[in-house]
Amino acid sequence: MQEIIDEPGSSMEKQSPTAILIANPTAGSYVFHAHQITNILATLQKQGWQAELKLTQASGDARRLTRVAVQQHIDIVVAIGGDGTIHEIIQELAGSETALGVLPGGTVNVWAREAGIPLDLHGACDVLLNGQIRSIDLGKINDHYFLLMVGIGLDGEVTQSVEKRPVKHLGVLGYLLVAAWWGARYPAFHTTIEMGQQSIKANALQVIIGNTQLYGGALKYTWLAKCDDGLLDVCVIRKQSLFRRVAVIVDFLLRHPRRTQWIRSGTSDTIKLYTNYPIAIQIDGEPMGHTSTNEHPTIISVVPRALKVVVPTRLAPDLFSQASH
Ligand SMILES: Nc1ncnc2c1ncn2[C@@H]1O[C@H](COP(=O)(O)OP(=O)(O)OP(=O)(O)O)[C@@H](O)[C@H]1O
Repeated sequence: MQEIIDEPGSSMEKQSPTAILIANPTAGSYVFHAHQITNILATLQKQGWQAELKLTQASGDARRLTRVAVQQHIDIVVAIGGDGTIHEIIQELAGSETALGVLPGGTVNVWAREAGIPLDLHGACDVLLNGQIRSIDLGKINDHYFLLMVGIGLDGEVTQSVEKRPVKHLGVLGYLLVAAWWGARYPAFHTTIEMGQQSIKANALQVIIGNTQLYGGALKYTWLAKCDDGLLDVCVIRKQSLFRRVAVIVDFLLRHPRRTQWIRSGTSDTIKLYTNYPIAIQIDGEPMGHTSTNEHPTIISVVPRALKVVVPTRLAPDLFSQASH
């Protein structure tokens, strides 16, 4: 990496960063890229990086490897995989000085798309070498950090259903099939959401709490979210008839101005969400249990500037509140 820039106005040079590349060989597009990864490792080493490659053998390995990397004060952990692999890694990077780099090897690669990291590995490698380091916020729910978003309701149910079924092996198609099945029959749930002074009461199909904007690679429910503003953006999709559920998706896919009619929204650094019975949750696309019930809210909060990330020098427009250098 030629230049590492953190807070606006401060910069430092590091000629030979230490790095661990953690590859998830089961992630969506890994098999198509496997042959390039040794070349990329060699490129990084030629540029002075003290880098080594580790392959995960099971879910949870990426997190364990990252924990060790943080203890060893490694400069950068590079995730070679998708958002699930990144999700494991950020659990240990949160609050540390070790930065997250990404070589996209997942199915959808939401963070890479959002941050403007090229999906081709050589382009992504160029970002590692010539990019910048920024501090961004993380969200937190219970003891789990999230980089992208938390979904409560319909998508939580979809994620949890896919996890238990063979359709998981169909990748995006599997998700779409299960989403269509649940989308046609998911009942609304009553929720009260407290966000500082503001409160929303709604019969909701879905609540999305976003640290970032992009959802599933195509939609933007939290299209005003900034990843470094110390706030989370809330989008509540209100109960709709079957016909209107389709209209909601179409309006969000087209990013049509009328999409605001289907939702209630707000922003806050801490969100208290009340439901009468347990509602399924997904976090960065991974299943994560259910909401608390009755008087006990599920609390979702922001942890400002908790994660260092390697991103292109030309920052993704709209995602950062602080201007590019
Ligand atoms: N060696 C492994 N064997 C089985 N599962 C693994 C292994 N390494 C990581 N995992 C798990 O694989 C899951 C999917 O990984 P990941 O999200 O990176 O790929 P993806 O689903 O193809 O990509 P995306 O989320 O971008 O669509 C994650 O939950 C991760 O914990």
